[in-house]
Amino acid sequence: HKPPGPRGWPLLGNISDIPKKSPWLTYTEWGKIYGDIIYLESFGTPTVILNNLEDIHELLDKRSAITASRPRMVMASELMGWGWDFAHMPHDDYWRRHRKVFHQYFQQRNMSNHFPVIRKTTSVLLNQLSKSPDKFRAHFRQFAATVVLKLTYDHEVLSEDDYYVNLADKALEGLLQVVHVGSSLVDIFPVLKYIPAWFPGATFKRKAQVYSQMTQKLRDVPFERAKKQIASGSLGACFVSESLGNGVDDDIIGNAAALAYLAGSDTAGHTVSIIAAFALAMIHFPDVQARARKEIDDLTGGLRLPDFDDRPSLPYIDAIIAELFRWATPTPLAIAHMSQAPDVYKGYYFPSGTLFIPNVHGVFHDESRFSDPFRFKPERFLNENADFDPFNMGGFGYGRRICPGRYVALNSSWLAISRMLAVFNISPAKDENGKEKITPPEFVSGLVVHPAPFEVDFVPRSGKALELIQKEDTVF
Ligand code: HEM
Repeated sequence: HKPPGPRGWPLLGNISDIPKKSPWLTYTEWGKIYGDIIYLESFGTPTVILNNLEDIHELLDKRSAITASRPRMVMASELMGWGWDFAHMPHDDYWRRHRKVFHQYFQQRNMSNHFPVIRKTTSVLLNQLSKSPDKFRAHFRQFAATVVLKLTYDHEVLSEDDYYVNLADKALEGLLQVVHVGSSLVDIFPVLKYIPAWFPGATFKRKAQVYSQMTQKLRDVPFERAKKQIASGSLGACFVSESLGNGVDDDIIGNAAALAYLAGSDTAGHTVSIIAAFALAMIHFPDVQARARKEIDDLTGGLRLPDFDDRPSLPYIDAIIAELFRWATPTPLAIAHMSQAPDVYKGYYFPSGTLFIPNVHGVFHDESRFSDPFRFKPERFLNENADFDPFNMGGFGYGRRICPGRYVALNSSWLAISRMLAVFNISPAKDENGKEKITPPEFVSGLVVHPAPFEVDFVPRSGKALELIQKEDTVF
């Protein structure tokens, strides 16, 4: 039989019960009524919300061989040109070939090769923050974009107004409108995709045509340019140059590169969200900031910047990063998984094609696991036995689909965060009367959850700090 859940409507199922805004909060509330495993139906698709970590581990990690697929998205993948995006491909051999070539370059074992890019990009970030702290969010965006674009295509983002960065944001604008499965009629009735664009009422097709040109450009322009640069001998070491010519189809390399590119963008990328949440946490929890800075100063004497080798000596910084993922989860529902075979679990029957939605936000705010869950408390990750590692709990998703960009994300966030702490006092911005401008932390959701707009000031801590900001690496 099916798990319990809210009663739905014929055909529509429960689609009208699912709020567009912060649905994870509703899922947590439903958990109190229906239990940890909740059944819904959206347009005939059996959908299961998982509120409990043990069930998520069992179904999405241990049984990943049958739960690692994705739902068909007619509007996005088939009409708007996102078919190359392997994050949304079904679990099959074509997806596997993308994932393999991506993983080879971005895996943990290769990270030290990528450190110079992360160091140089962090150096640019510190400089920009010292000059125009009010534009911190733009600087964070440039930071995240540069790390991935440099690693992927050897493309350096020189200003906020970068062609590649803008292109990604424009193409994603379209995706944002259709990302909720079922927000387009054609996802419910796939045959509608064969309606010609001129047909009355077929505005979705005209919209799709406009956006699909952008989506295709996003996929092709940087890749074709990198290939030309290889031919002229001017492309430095990067994912594209290292992956081409090793027997993998060019197309697959181009697709995988474009997905890395997307992951570095503001709209679809999570790194910006984590670093922005860091700045937000620092102004709201000054004790945490002081403790973190002391840990760094005790190690460096304030005479140098922390570096990757220092990481094992700075456990509190790692605890801050873990707490950021928990407190400000950029992906509160990860990405939904779909099953490819029928299964039985705890007496429930899940037909093939069941959509599984893990409530990561719910798990991270479960009071029985995390005391005072809405408070930012990195200490919770220092006590052995106390809590779990958020990265094993779903901060980066599950099973065969777990985020293959997580090492880049974690290492780049780590360096940026520890170096910002080393050289800046991070404080609330002040108004003209010197009064602090500070509002309660708030988050907004799009493709990714971000902190809502807020203001913050970055002030170099000392003359020595300013020297460190100015002197660091200037070349990649
Ligand atoms: C804070 C940063 C990041 C977070 C929180 C994050 C989170 C996630 C999550 C939750 C998923 C879905 C996993 C699942 O389906 O169970 C995912 C997939 C993915 N991520 Fe990330 N990610 C981050 C950064 C990055 C970066 C920097 C890259 C690229 C360099 C990247 C590349 C990917 C790719 C390619 C997939 C699709 C994997 C697949 O479907 O096989 N991510 N990420």
